[in-house]
Amino acid sequence: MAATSASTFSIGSTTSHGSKASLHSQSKMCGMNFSVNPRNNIKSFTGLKSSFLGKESTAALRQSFSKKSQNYSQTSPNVLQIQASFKVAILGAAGGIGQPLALLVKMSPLVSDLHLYDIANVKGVAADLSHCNTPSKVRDFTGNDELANCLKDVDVVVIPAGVPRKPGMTRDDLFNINAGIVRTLIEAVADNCPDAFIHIISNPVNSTVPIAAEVLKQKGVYNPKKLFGVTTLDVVRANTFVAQKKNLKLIDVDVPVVGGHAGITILPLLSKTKPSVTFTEQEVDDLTARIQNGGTEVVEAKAGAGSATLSMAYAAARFLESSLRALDGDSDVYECSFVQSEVTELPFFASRIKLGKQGVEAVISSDLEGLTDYEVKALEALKVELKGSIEKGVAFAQKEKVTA
Ligand SMILES: NC(=O)C1=CN([C@@H]2O[C@H](COP(=O)(O)OP(=O)(O)OC[C@H]3O[C@@H](n4cnc5c(N)ncnc54)[C@H](O)[C@@H]3O)[C@@H](O)[C@H]2O)C=CC1
Ligand SMILES: O=C([O-])CC(=O)C(=O)O
Repeated sequence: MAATSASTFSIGSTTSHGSKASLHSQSKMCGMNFSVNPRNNIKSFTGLKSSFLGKESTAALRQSFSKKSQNYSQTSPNVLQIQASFKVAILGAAGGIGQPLALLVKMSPLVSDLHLYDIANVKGVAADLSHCNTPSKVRDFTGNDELANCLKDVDVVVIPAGVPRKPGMTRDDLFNINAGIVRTLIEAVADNCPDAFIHIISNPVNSTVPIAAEVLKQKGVYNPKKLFGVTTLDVVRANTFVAQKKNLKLIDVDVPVVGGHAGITILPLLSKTKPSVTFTEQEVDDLTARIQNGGTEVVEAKAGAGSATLSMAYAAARFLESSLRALDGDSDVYECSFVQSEVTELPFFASRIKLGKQGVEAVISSDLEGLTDYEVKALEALKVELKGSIEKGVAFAQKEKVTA
């Protein structure tokens, strides 16, 4: 069975892990660790593994890592060398997520051009970032007049534009502001790079993704295989919290998270955790609640200064890297994402997907088979809320149609 990737971030880290198809190992350069995929020699900046294979493969990986790492050092002593030439645009790049995300993308050897767009303050971010001696070219674009240029020929557009929550708010409370922002940005995407992968981070994801789909349909360029709601942070949190609770090695843990990206619509399938672990009823309750409330935990800790930015940038970088690897021809890339789907009766649903050059290659429905009674009940309950959020997004986009 396919598995969602687990991931380690490689700056300052000495760990490495991987799968048969995507063995990653790390190589030290410029004081930072980058990963090398021995199969096709792609160096990965998050040390991503694309499927879980357990201890033996980890051991095999470590062996291959030291060899590859030496080889790599001999050929490339000090500089990160470009491995692919993808163009990436970040819309909302001067924000709390946008800035650290831009830094992580600047470190990717898969990216040749990094376009940073925002309504303000992006010039300085780009100037700052452009001094990093990694190969990608950074350009800044400010305001609507420069949006079309920002998007021309881009392969992946990542959208963290919009307002974040403050304590006491739900993600849906952001709808009134963020719905319009996403609609405007997607119109520009439709006009300028309709073939790009689109990664939507702006909340409420359960509604902004359906809005984006409607706008793309109105523009006549909707490709459901290339529109993604980014739910990677839910998987990142689930992996972290489960590893802590069960005292497992973090890099080995992989928990699929399905449904949507708000409150009870976030459903970690703990029974599908790899490696196989048993949980008491209390542990299932506690872990599910913590994963569902991970965003709120950060919003409250930040006490009015915003929501998750650093962990979100990490998660978005992981999802971006997976997309770029898929675009580059890696045939073993799996992530959870909120996409158009037929795994339930709802038109959109987050679940594990297989990524390929054309976007979603398969939606993995088997994760929803053989669920525990707890998961079945939670799944039925979440569908009601998720349906309402999807319909709200569709209604918004249909009320004020955009012109093709
Ligand atoms: N999908 C997920 O898992 C997560 C989603 N989020 C969401 O991401 C969004 C951004 O969060 P932060 O970066 O913390 O907010 P922020 O306020 O720090 O940054 C948002 C940026 O968007 C820009 N912006 C606003 N309107 C724009 C427009 N029309 N075009 C381009 N840029 C525009 C702002 O100027 C600002 O730089 C929020 O909606 C938040 O709820 C946050 C964390 C996790
Ligand atoms: O909680 C929020 O508002 C931001 C978010 O989506 C998350 O951290 O998962």
